[in-house]
Amino acid sequence: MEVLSPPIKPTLVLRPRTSHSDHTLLSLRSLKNPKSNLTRILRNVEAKAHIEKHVSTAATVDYGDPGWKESTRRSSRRASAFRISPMRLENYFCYSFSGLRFSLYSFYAKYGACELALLLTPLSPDFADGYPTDEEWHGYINNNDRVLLKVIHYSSPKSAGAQCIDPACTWVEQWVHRAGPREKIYFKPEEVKAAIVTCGGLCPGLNDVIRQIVITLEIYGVKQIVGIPFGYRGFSDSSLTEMPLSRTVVQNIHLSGGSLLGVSRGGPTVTEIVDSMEERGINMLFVLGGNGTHAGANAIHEECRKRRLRIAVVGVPKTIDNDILHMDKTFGFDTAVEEAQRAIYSAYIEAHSAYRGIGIVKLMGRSSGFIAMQASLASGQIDICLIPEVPFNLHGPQGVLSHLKYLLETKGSAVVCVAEGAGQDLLQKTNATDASGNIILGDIGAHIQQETKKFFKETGFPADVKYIDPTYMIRAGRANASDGILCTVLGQNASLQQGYPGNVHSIYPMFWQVHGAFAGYSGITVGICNTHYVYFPIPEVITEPKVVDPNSRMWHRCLTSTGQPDFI
Ligand SMILES: Nc1ncnc2c1ncn2[C@@H]1O[C@H](COP(=O)(O)OP(=O)(O)O)[C@@H](O)[C@H]1O
Ligand SMILES: O=P(O)(O)OC[C@H]1O[C@](O)(COP(=O)(O)O)[C@@H](O)[C@@H]1O
Ligand SMILES: [Mg+2]
Repeated sequence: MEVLSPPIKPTLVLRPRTSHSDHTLLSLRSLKNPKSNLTRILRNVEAKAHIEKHVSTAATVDYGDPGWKESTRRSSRRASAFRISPMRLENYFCYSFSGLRFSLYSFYAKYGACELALLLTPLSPDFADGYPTDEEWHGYINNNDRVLLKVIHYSSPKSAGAQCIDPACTWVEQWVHRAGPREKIYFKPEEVKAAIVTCGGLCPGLNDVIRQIVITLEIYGVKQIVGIPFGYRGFSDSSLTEMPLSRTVVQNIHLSGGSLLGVSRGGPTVTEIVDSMEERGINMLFVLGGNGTHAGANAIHEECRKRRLRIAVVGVPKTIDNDILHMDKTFGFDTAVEEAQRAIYSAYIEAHSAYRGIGIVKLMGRSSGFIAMQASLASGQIDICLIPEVPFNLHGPQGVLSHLKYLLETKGSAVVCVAEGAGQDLLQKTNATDASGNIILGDIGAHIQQETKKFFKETGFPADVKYIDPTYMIRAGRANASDGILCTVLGQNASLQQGYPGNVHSIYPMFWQVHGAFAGYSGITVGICNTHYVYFPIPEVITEPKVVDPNSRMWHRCLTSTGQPDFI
């Protein structure tokens, strides 16, 4: 398989704001003191002063494109100092300034993912004595490593769960960037002020991710790390002060559920948040939250770009509902499924021990029934699983209640698992929303309980109905081992460095690499895709909630396990 094939659907591929090892656009050969000169260049570039446009070679080029090389060579006396980016460049400008030559390019601007970037990487021949390549260590991710987004080639649209773009189910390769440590870093760690914020509802594992981000940042050498209290609200509420974070502070926080920093819904506008970040001097923001939080994170990233701020905004998807697109799962989901087993088991014991007992368990899942489906499958004790994606009737010959009667007659007891977002069409609409604008759902579990009691009373067929709502108990717990690992890896990848701490330290003081990982990316989020860790551009994962496909094998497996009919 061709690993580096260009994506057919380019919007699905992350574009770094700057690039690193393969982009060499400045010869530092003539610099006596590269560090101070670089600082000066940066300052001047930012001020846009004295920049004389020297060459403008507009071309869309690929690595090794001879045309690009040729035009660059013609226009630059020091063309040999340049290597060509393997990425497509939208525009290429070469400037001369104060006798030094450096380059600016704006690429992928049309996708909104990048901005003008100053790329300064010493060429290896110039640093033959100490170029930071550790031949013995192959722990860096090559910037062009990709992971396949979809791995099944469906041969017919009728295959279970098929997602085809045309009747022939043409194979479309879609690639996403592999997450992990890059050889060169973008920020000088001592100039970083990193902030972490947790938004939305609670989710097992939040503390694990906070902890790992802090630890990884410290490994980089970052000294200023703060937590923003109570979600985005912490940026605007003057009574809330930021919390200094260090390894000592976070060492054991993963042993508790919840969030060390607190969470909230609603809060300030994006403008207010970015104003506050500027005031506080934050140049790296780690945002832990679900689809709403990520919409906010992307808006913050866009606002930073608009203001030309060198601020990296990196998301870590948090939702026990597991409703974020393209990811195998989000952290907290496994724990939720596992914790749900206890509630289902209790419901089963209650129902099974009662004369004509019915146990009803409500689980979380605003728009997606993943927790209910997986928990039902895992338990093997569920007779009826109801999810938002599959409509059902309660009443009538095909309805849930008739099936419950049948189950009591044949088995003597029954257990129902219902996702909170299921059957909302059966409830009275209020149009009420929470502070974030999410619709407040009716309690479908309580509704089914009442209707079941009424139904059996009216039919003169007594039934003992017990309703269990463990939702907040599940959400407030600490992460299980599997989620603990996921959180740790996501936290490391969000910080864009992992493993091998000595390496960063050995690179940084000697070479002060300015770009690359360590927030060369912004407006991204990290996730697990086909068992590999990857970076996604935020907009790609929040266009809609991920939902259970009623044609998928997993839902069919669930139906096989419960033995339930259609309720329509
Ligand atoms: N479209 C949006 N743009 C900007 N901020 C948003 C948007 N949607 C939600 N937010 C903010 O994100 C935070 C969390 O959103 P919420 O929907 O409550 O949780 P979650 O991120 O878990 O979905 C809230 O502070 C909310 O104000
Ligand atoms: O009571 P709250 O805080 O509004 O939380 C309820 C919601 O939290 C969730 O568990 C997760 O939602 P978020 O991902 O938006 O935080 C939903 O399933 C549920 O509807
Ligand atoms: Mg949400």
